[in-house]
Amino acid sequence: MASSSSAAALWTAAPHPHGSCIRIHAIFHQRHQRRGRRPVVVASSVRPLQAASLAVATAPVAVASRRTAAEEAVYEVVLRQAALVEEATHRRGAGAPRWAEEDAVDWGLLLGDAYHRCGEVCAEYAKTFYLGTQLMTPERRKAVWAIYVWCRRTDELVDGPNSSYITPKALDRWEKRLEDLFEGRPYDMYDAALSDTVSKFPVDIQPFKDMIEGMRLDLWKSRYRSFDELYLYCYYVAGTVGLMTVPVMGIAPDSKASTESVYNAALALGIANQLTNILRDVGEDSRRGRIYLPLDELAEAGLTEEDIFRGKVTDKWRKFMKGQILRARLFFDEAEKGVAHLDSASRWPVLASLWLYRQILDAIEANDYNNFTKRAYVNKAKKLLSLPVAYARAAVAS
Ligand SMILES: CC(C)=CCC/C(C)=C/CC/C(C)=C/CC/C(C)=C/[C@@H]1[C@@H](COP(=O)(O)OP(=O)(O)O)[C@]1(C)CC/C=C(\C)CC/C=C(\C)CCC=C(C)C
Ligand SMILES: [Mn+2]
Repeated sequence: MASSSSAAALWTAAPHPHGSCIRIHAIFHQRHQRRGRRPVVVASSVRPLQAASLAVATAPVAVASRRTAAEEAVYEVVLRQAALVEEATHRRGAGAPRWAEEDAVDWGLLLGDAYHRCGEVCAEYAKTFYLGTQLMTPERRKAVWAIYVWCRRTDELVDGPNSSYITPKALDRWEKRLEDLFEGRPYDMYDAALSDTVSKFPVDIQPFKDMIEGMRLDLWKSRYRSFDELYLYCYYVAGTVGLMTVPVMGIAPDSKASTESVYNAALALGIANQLTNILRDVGEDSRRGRIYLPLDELAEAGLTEEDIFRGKVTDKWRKFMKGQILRARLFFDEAEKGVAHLDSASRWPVLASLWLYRQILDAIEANDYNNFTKRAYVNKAKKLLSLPVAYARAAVAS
């Protein structure tokens, strides 16, 4: 949502080599209310609770039913990515190139520069992610940087300095470029790095296409009628990141968890992060005419769009926010269970980023739910403390 002034650099600094990114649904399971029932099983057939606010406000809701259309659509992608990873692991080896060596472009030294620049961009825009990649193997680290840069550039299309010029056609062109790079025909050096990454790791193109789809939504959609609609949006712009990065970060060889369950946890982390982003930015978004909150849940809480634009913290608002925060925390909890199944070097950065983001929810509470005019943030001391604590926890999990 926010844009960055140095973003233009992502578009201009790159020399052109040719000369010129279920249902976890967290099973959104009211475990605090359904004591004595089976623990959460990721990807079961139980329907996620679409309105966690209900969990706060009302009696237990029976949630066992079929997946919604949004959940089905997302679940398909999870299954597809999990299958790709399993196939790569069992048949070809996770490090084998996707297409025949002779078809691949020989980027030679350029590729080294391309990855290096991706690292610089990641370091500049996302210091914590960057720091987190330092323990990974060089191959994995470079690959996460390349994915990061592609995601950042995609977001900058609709949120950056040139966003007013972005049309659905421009996003179609960006998607064509994505297809090209997946087929070994990168357009610029950042694309070349990602092209190399997807040739080495079993990364499916669908989450990348879906992130572009999320950006398409941002071009015309500024209201979400239900959590189901919002869930799909969060999957598009953030859940996808989990599906893109786990094939690179790797699942622990001794993990007994199913590939699919680890992917569901990764998806949960993206959703949790985006729900947190949304709750933090309610005021900022409303000033841009946007409301990324489920309108039906707002109405159930006795709140209207006008209440959001007015931006007054009332008891109704506090109650509504408590429900939204609870839901985001459930997604974080779901994600946290998956961390232990990642390759050991990847656990620390993921846990650290999870804790840092989750603390934003604590900050919203500390601000007495005033997310209209106060920006919730995690102070530097807390940030710094999270890193060694996450490191110690991740080490214990190995
Ligand atoms: C098993 C398990 C738990 C695995 C973990 C899997 C994993 C690493 C998941 C990553 C989840 C994650 C970091 C999601 C990103 C969510 C996010 C911040 C999305 C942002 C979307 C739109 O935001 P908006 O415009 O509303 O807000 P801004 O004001 O613009 O911030 C994004 C901006 C989309 C673009 C996403 C990125 C640029 C971040 C991509 C990050 C990576 C590829 C690095 C992940 C690596 C590590 C080490 C955690
Ligand atoms: Mn953005």
